[in-house]
Amino acid sequence: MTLPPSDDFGSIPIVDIRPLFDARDHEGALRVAHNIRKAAVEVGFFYIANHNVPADLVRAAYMCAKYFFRLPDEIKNSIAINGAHRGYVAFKQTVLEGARIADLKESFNFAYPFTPEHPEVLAGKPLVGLNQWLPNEATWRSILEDYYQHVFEAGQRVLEGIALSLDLKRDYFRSMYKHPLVRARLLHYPPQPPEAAAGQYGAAPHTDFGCITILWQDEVGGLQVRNRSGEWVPAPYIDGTFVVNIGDMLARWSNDLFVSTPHRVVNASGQERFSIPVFYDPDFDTTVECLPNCATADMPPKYDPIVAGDYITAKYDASYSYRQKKPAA
Ligand SMILES: O=C(O)CCC(=O)C(=O)O
Ligand SMILES: [Fe+2]
Repeated sequence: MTLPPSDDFGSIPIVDIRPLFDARDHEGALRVAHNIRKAAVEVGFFYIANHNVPADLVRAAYMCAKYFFRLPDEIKNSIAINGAHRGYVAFKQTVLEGARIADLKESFNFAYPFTPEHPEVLAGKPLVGLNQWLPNEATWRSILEDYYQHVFEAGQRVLEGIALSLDLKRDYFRSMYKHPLVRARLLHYPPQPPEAAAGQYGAAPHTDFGCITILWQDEVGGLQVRNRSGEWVPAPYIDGTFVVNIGDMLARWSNDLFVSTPHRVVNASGQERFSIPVFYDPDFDTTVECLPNCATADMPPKYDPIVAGDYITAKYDASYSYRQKKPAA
């Protein structure tokens, strides 16, 4: 039997981020930063505990997901995905780059609450626009908006940990999240039928596009993360936590110091599964170029500067049939 290289991972670490919520606990914050750095460099994935998003609110958002996906198709399709990628994406519309078969999932997408008069909206930037909510469902909407706001706050703390882990000022990323491309998604994976074709996934193997992703998942399980030996390591539900992972854009931003690790969802449980990823990306116009302290004499900056919104838009255009001219397979 060959053992994996000793630096390879067999599970996903848990980082208690509570010290990041106490401005006086500088020592604690540095400890968290150290743990985040280790996980971001070696695994690309970590759980966060003590994230300050109330358990009741998480539960309520889960119920909102269940409620929405049980509605008739006609109602879901009445708020079909718009050009700003907000609204309902039906089955068979998500074909991740490199996958042959569409993912077995449907989703509802919402994001930063822009108003029609916001300069970013008036400028017509891609992925920037108005959310679509079900009419006459004010409570459903307000729970999801509240969830978005709380996860946004948790994400700010995680970014503070990442900044400290790179010896940057704690608030280094804050000014880049004024009207951000932070996007939330309710996901519904029906049980994968036993006779499903090889290559049928809930979510085909992929890396996330952006900066970080903050994911809540239900207890059903099915998320798997690929280690460097090519083994699929389970990332099971752990009560009271979110799963955080590094996306392609942060890997690039960090000059590949941090890794964007492939992952997939295989829902072989026989039950339906729900999850809520929040793709935690900065303002459209953020310049993404090698972060301070990420280049060395041996490892000079590898990548040209890019605009965050352009980078993410290009990835979306490649992955969603509704954004392409040709119909989905
Ligand atoms: O549903 C999950 O657990 C993961 C979803 C995911 O990886 C994604 O939407 O990028
Ligand atoms: Fe993902």
